[in-house]
Amino acid sequence: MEIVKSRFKRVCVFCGSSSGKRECYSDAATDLAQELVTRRLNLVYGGGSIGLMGLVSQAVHEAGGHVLGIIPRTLMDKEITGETYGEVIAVADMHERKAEMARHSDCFIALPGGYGTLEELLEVIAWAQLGIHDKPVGLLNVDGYYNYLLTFIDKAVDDGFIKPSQRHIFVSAPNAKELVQKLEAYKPVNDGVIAKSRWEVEKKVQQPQQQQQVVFCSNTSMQTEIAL
Ligand SMILES: CC(C)=CCNc1ncnc2c1ncn2[C@@H]1O[C@H](COP(=O)(O)O)[C@@H](O)[C@H]1O
Repeated sequence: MEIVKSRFKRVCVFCGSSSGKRECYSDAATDLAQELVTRRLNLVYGGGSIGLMGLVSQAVHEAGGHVLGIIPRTLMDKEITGETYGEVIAVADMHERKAEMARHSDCFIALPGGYGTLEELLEVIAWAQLGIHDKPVGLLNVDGYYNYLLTFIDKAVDDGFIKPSQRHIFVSAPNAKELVQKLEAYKPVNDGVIAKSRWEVEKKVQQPQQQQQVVFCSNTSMQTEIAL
């Protein structure tokens, strides 16, 4: 197998907990896994073995790549999400999952998916816009799946809700090879954003107090973490 050197070590993949109705989506998940393995990139994902999440993680794991699944305890039940391949980190809730997925990754890729994928994708884009991180974000636009989203983003730029300079805060491509090449070449857009170091200083100041304020309680169906 040909090995391609990469500037990244760990790639976070957001994708559907369903496989979609067309074969092109499963094929794209398998191609992306192959691309990650070729570049010796570790996979970080949301855990479990359902939908495209299962396909990518299984393919990376079976090809000898490292897989880290980060999953809220409530979703760990195998009947909900199935087995996770590779290493697993159990977290309290969806917020902690996203923060941990971001912390363990050097860049982000979104495959096709539904609300969960869109939310995760838009959050890392919004965080980049605010300067919370400067890690590249890529959209795998399989067979035009995200064309409407890209058109919508252009509309938001035209109507003055997204700065033109921020339009290219993320990259997109129709296949995994092209997308990873774009991510490798990506240079962060530094357009008047708040310096990353300022977010980090603020977090360090806040953390000791917040940890004391977190209590755990449970209601009938789930564990809830409440920050007072
Ligand atoms: C009870 C139920 C609906 C379970 C679905 N099971 C799930 N298991 C693991 N991660 C998930 C699940 N649903 C959403 N996610 C998160 O949201 C994304 C997928 O959501 P979606 O299928 O695109 O919207 C994933 O990247 C994952 O991090």
